[in-house]
Amino acid sequence: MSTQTVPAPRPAGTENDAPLLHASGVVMRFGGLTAVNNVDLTVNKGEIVGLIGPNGAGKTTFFNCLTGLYVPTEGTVRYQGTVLPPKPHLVTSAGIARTFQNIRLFANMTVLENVLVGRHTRTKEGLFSAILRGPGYKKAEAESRDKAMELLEFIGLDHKAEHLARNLPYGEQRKLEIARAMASEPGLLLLDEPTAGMNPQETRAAEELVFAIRDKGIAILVIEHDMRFIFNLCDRTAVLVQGQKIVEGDKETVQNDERVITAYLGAPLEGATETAASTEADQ
Ligand SMILES: Nc1ncnc2c1ncn2[C@@H]1O[C@H](COP(=O)(O)OP(=O)(O)OP(=O)(O)O)[C@@H](O)[C@H]1O
Repeated sequence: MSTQTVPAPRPAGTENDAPLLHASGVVMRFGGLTAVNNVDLTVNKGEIVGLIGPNGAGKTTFFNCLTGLYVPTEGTVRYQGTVLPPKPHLVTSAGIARTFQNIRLFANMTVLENVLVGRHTRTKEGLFSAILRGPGYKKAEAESRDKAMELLEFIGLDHKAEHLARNLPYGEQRKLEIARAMASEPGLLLLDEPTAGMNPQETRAAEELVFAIRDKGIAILVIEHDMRFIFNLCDRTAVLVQGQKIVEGDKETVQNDERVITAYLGAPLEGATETAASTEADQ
């Protein structure tokens, strides 16, 4: 992986002290089900923030609200102080990129082509120019290829640039998804279970990759079930349970919070603790 330092990708608004991401009062209802219930969350420049919670807690739904896939029933999402329109391509242009829980690569395209697809929000050449393949288009295309190759080098896949995405091992497909998201030059990257299905070695490598991305000036919001990954990486972690944020803080705050322990272990039945204690005393 290249350790070269690249300036933060989105200098616009750097004088602004507003958080990079500021979600406030986000509610998402599906009929009678409130999947996300009045959630506030901020991510500041340079931060890695974790979002955890049991299955069905609303984590992916919240990501979908942040990235314009869903229009929240209530609430606002601001990026660098500006309210984001709930349209995925506009959110990407504004500076937020994401990966998905289930890999969404173009299986029959090459590794390089997959990254090039991710650059489309950053290329200015229009359809007319593309059809004519004029000098402007050729220059933009060459620049895009160079940037895409830099990204592949960064994630360690440059030697496989011409391989078909579907032929990559699983862990490398996940890395390629991250490279494709980074191709849009985001200021904030949202990762939805980046280590799902990875072996422990791949998971540790993914941790290094996330730190390296942060060191490039990209803030990260990550959903994960692997607690070791979360607590190794995150400056702050928010916990969602049944759509509500119940706790947010550093590793110790989250790990020691009774509500988090209960949410993960399951609430004891009423009187169960007492019964267990008296059973032990009886023995
Ligand atoms: N499009 C939808 N229509 C109806 N209900 C939905 C929709 N998307 C999600 N839900 C429901 O919203 C709730 C939250 O789901 P979500 O996938 O956001 O949880 P999650 O925390 O990401 O879970 P997991 O960790 O298992 O991925 C669930 O009850 C789910 O069934």
